Amino acid sequence: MGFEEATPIQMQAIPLGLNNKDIIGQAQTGTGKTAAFGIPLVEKINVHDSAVQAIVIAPTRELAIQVSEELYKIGYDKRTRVLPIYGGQDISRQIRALKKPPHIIVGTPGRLLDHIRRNTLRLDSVHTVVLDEADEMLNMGFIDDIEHILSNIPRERQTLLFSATMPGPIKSIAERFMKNPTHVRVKAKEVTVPNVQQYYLEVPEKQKFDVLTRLLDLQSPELAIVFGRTKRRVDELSEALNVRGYSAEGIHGDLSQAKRLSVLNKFKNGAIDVLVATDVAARGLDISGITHIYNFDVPQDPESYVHRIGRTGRAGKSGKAMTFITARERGILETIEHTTKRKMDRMRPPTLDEALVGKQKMTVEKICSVVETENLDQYKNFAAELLEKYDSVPLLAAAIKMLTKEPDTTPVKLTEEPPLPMKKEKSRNKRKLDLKNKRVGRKRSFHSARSTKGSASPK
Ligand SMILES: Nc1ncnc2c1ncn2[C@@H]1O[C@H](COP(=O)(O)OP(=O)(O)OP(=O)(O)O)[C@@H](O)[C@H]1O
Ligand SMILES: [Mg+2]
Repeated sequence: MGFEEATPIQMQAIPLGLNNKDIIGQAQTGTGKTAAFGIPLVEKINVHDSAVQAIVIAPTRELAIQVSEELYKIGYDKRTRVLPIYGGQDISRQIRALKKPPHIIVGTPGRLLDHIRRNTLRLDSVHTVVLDEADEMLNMGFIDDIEHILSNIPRERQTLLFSATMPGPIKSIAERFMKNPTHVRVKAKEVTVPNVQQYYLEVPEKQKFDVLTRLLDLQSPELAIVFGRTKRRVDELSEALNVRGYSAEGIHGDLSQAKRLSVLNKFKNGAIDVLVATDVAARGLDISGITHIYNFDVPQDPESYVHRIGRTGRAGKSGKAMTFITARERGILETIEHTTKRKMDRMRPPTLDEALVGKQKMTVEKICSVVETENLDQYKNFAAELLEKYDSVPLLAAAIKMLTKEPDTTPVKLTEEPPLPMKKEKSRNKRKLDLKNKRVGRKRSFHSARSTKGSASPK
């Protein structure tokens, strides 16, 4: 796979994994947690036994697919059979595939349960269970499903939990399902990776979109993700970006699975530059070339922040994350900074002129690369003629002007999102939330209603 040395989490977790220890593995985003559980997992598979021996559970369909691809690569030489099983895919096809049991299944909770109930998935030979994005999997939305799945897996098993974040209350829930787990924690001062530069911009709700497009013009990301709070927000934002001439598409849980996958593939291939997403794309996705993350709406909780910005700055690369907050959301910024133990730098929203300069720089870069790399012989006669008539500076300025796509200010329509509830609103919601927390023992620093989260649910 081209890896030269193990990452710190791999160095610590692989030997424990091979020793059949239960592990809670916590390390920053993009530091190779998949192989940290994947390598010992594959090592323990007996390829001569045609039975499902390991289950990996992931919170979203796209992540299940990605993890299964990575495990397939790790187990390739050993001929390990790996099958992803997720909602939105034809179930009869999955049932047929399960007739010849794969060694490892990577699935989303709902669809796994579906197969368990239909008796199309036998788990009695399973010796290893992994919860990728474990804190998300043991959160309110998934806990019942996970408990149900685990109750169908032999008790004599190894349980591995991995995530970049592991809030204390969730860790306590996790320990209920494990035997003497070792908490492997890579010693990092900060929860987020140091190679992601983090900024916040204070922007009134009504100006957010203009600020976003100016930033896109100024920073000209290779690939960028814009995170919005709700599905409607994502739809409106991607439409508005297209109106202004950006190649953007949205991804969220209400789209068909075929559409979700095609949007993600277009983004990976660079056919679109901007992916607009709910938190469905916040966790685990490993796409190279993502240089910029824009939190158009401030994340609902600090964990979501950590994972969203972790889509850039992976495997040692660098990245930038910009988080928009309205004046009323300042408290949320502090909560995030408190959790990540890192201050974000304040960034002043760029002006229209600065956006124009950004666009001009892009043109200049293109001209330079053409001068350096292309054969211009057929163009030189005209160039010489023009230079007899005009000075070189106005001539080049005209060419730059014509090649520069000036910032577009076409008005767009976005439905306003109310600021995230804090303080007063919080106490109003508190009782409801407390009841939920009691059930799962989860304390949140501020309210997060799953229904508005854009839903990371695979269902
Ligand atoms: N030892 C290694 N050397 C170099 N690259 C590696 C190594 N291990 C993993 N990688 C690569 O690093 C990238 C990030 O890995 P991975 O997706 O497993 O991160 P992660 O820790 O699970 O992140 P997240 O918390 O976002 O899920 C992948 O492209 C992976 O192939
Ligand atoms: Mg991961």
